[in-house]
Amino acid sequence: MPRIPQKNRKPPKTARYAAIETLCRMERSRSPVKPLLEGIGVECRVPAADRGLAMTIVYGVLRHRQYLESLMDRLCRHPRHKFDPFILHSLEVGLFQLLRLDRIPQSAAVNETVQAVKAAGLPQRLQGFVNGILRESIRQRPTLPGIDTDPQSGRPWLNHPAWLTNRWRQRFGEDEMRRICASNNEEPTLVLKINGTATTREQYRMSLTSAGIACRDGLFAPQALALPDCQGAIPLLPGYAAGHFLVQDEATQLAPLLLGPFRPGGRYLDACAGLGGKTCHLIELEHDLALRITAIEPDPYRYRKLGENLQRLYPGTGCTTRQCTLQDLVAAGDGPFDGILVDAPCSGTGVTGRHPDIRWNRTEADLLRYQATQLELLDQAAAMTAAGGILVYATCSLEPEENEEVIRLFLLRHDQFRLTDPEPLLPSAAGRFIADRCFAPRPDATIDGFFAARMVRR
Ligand SMILES: C[S@@+](CC[C@H](N)C(=O)[O-])C[C@H]1O[C@@H](n2cnc3c(N)ncnc32)[C@H](O)[C@@H]1O
Repeated sequence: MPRIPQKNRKPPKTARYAAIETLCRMERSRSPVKPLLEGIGVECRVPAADRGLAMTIVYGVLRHRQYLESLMDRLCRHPRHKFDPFILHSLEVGLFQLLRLDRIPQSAAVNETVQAVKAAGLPQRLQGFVNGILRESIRQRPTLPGIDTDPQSGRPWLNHPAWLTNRWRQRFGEDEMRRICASNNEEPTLVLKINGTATTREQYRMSLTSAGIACRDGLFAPQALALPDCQGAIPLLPGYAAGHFLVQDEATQLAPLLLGPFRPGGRYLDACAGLGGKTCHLIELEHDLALRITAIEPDPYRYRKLGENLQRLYPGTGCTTRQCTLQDLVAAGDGPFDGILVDAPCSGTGVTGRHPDIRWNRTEADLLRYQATQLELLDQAAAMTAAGGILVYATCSLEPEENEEVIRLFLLRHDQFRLTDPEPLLPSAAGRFIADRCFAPRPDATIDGFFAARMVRR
């Protein structure tokens, strides 16, 4: 619950309050920040423009956390771990604005942050403390370390937890680990998948150009457009309401291709449909091949968003959606399917650039917990795969426990399946991401980290 200090007092409708409260709730619940911020935005009736600023601040803090902590250690006499969480996150929010968001005047950054502390009902002494530290950072700014370099190592800040950087260092080496962290700490490029039933990539590119929005064709996926400078709200892009595009990284756009070659009239299942990114790809094929598509998703929030996306992009489609688990579908006796995509729940360590909350919300112990769920989902999907059918397993993780190891364990207990080379099904530019017959790009400025394996049932 948000802090509501005095009776009948409503929390303020400000971006800073929403940002600080989001960081507090994330720390308590280890939940993704996007729905948390949406919820706080509604609770506190924060205007839409301020929600955008709150998100910029929250993501910025999460991408620069170790740098901001080092500043706190320098500027405060008290140990950081003893701070009230609201004060700790107020300082992160204040310092991030002062040192990174040039468009916000210093006085506004300080005053608005202190106002949020006041509105949270914290005593005047703590309001004065936050005010003092932020003003001190302004005074000391010329001598403070820059945001880009850790003075101890003389290299860029990693801004990732040690358990993650240690395992990446061991697997990929120091330089590659640092490259991944640096890439994750940059603002990611917005990538769209163009809806081929509503427009073409060329037509949509022209609409963007006419609206003065720079874009370039994707490098790997045939329907991808990248908008490198776009920071604005997605619904304000041309053709949003008419369903001309879906936001989707290039790696995820390629995953459904692995279900090919598609059998005309065949039955296909998106077994973990989420918001429907990959279901959309199958629906586009449906127009030519009369596929029969089922998409399932148990989570109520995601299931609602799946429905909204399908309605916006493909109104009147014949796709069957069900709010249920894969286990429910198996128990109901549905199947067999000619192709099943298991885009499994995972740690998400390949997309912690796009979703910086992930790096702080996960622990190493989570990896084996995810592995158990992933194997269980694959076991269920195996039972529903038709003879000669395709089973595609995908995650947005970089960790072998959730990727290669899951495939190895699955194939050990299902000898009727074999792993096949994805290369013939992918555009040639994506061939460089194939290793050991799996599609596994590591994150950089052009693509998110991802893993996909294609198996065929004999
Ligand atoms: C990685 S996300 C899928 C993303 C989605 N394919 C997309 O492109 O937007 C994994 C999804 O699996 C769902 N899930 C979790 N347990 C499940 C189960 N037992 N059966 C089916 N789906 C499940 C989660 O709710 C989550 O939405």
